[in-house]
Amino acid sequence: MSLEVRGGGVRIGDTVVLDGIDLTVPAGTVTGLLGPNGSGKSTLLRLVAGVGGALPGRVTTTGDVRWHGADLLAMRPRDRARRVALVEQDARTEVELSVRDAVLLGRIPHRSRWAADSDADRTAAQAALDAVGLTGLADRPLASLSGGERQRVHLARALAQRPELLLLDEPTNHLDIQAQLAALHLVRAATSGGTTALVALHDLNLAAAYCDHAVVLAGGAVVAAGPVADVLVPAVVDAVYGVSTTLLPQPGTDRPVLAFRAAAPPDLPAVGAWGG
Ligand SMILES: Nc1ncnc2c1ncn2[C@@H]1O[C@H](COP(=O)(O)OP(=O)(O)OP(=O)(O)O)[C@@H](O)[C@H]1O
Repeated sequence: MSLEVRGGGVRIGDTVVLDGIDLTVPAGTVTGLLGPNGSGKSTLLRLVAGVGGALPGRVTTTGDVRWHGADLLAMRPRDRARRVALVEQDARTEVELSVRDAVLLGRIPHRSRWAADSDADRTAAQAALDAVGLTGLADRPLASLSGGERQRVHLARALAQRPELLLLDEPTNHLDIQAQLAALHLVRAATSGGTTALVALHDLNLAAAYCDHAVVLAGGAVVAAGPVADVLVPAVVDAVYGVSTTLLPQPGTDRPVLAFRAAAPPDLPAVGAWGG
């Protein structure tokens, strides 16, 4: 029981963005999707969500994406949306919506066509608004929210969808530190309720603190995968990010903190070269 990607590939025009992606995300885990800028994290999330072909440009996708053995990419979009929620980086909507209506959008896959919101939909939306701490802003226009507040709305919409598989692209973007921890705590809580989460993250310390497993991409390929304690080690992090990493113990938890230094600091300019 898991998400399985076999031979996943995306080519945009002449550029190979993802190639030969094989990965397994065990059911009920929070799995971090890590890797430097441009390594293919967002593209992989879109491929898994079945919207890989909707990128701008001439896109070719290949590979097999299975959720509990069922072919996700062959599913009708509505059936897929009952199982899978994707929150993209800096997700925007052009439509004038209140915060509550934006969260209620997450219920659409569960409703019969043209049906109005049910009590169950409104209850799920309210629970999601409460969970992300946005109840006080429920009637505000979405467009009037700050970046961090909007980010919480998108997370609430995905939670209201009650997906089996939650795909999040940088869900802590724009969030202050307390809100970052709260957002990942919510993702963990969702997995306790049976959801599986694949979460693209730049902050390796958040990954170390909240993920069970990690998959590391570099140059559009998987370069490491497994339990987070095996993946977030200096040998892997240093090679992938070109830094020098030290693992430090953190009181009260068996999860370490990662400290980074530039691997090769640039030479200081010669005396006098600063114009003195
Ligand atoms: N429409 C496109 N046309 C051409 N190249 C693209 C297109 N979309 C993405 N790419 C390229 O694909 C590569 C992977 O992009 P992607 O957004 O998946 O990376 P990422 O790991 O999510 O990056 P970041 O951490 O910076 O968000 C990048 O080099 C990007 O420039």
